[in-house]
Amino acid sequence: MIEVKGLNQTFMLGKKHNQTKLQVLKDVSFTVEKGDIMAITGRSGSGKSTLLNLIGGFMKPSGGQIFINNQNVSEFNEGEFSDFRLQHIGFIFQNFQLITSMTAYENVELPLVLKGVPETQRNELVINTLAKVGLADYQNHYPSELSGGQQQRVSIARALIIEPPIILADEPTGSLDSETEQDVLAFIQQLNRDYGITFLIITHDEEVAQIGNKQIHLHDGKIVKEELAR
Ligand SMILES: Nc1ncnc2c1ncn2[C@@H]1O[C@H](COP(=O)(O)OP(=O)(O)OP(=O)(O)O)[C@@H](O)[C@H]1O
Repeated sequence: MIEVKGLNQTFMLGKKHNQTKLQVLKDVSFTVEKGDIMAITGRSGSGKSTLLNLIGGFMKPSGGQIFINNQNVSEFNEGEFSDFRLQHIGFIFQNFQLITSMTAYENVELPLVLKGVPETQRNELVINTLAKVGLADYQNHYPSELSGGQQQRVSIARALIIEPPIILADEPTGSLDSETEQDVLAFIQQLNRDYGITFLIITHDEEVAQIGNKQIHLHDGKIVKEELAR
């Protein structure tokens, strides 16, 4: 489902006349099958977010290729990737990235608006998706009126609403207390089981990584360990 082949990422640092090159990913290759939960672990600065940003199409790789559903997405231009994301990829972030001036309902509705789904069809989808994450009674709450765990559920609903085959999650429980973390992890596993959604989860937390059936460990931009965790 996702095939990463010989991925390299280099950043140029400093001013034009005095630039240094920083290689953040070095020949990274791995495969994610449909229905996998893949945990990507590694210390701060090891290249985890860069890898997820490349797979999510937020930047172009310096070298190598990424195939999603047999399409070479590394060749997509920005517009093509935006369309592709709206069909195939949901995102969950550590700090939720909800729009503070929008209610839970409006945040979850947003991907449908971007996709051009008519208003008459949006209402039922939003209500059903909020119910799926256990927030049917919270649709009119603004993010500031919700707990961290509830905000993460809104962001999961926003990811789910397009029914994506893939969800990319960057430290999804990083801002949550341990009890809420367990709830969110159980929910991710449930979504994986019930809907076959493939997850790529970045974490520096070994406990979070344990929900993965696959794990890769990055060190200085290289895969140093690949494991089947269960
Ligand atoms: N746009 C950029 N320009 C220059 N350097 C960058 C850029 N993005 C990331 N880096 C550098 O790449 C390296 C890897 O960063 P990255 O965010 O991928 O690591 P990470 O493993 O996700 O770390 P953390 O766990 O702290 O989020 C770091 O040294 C960082 O400074």
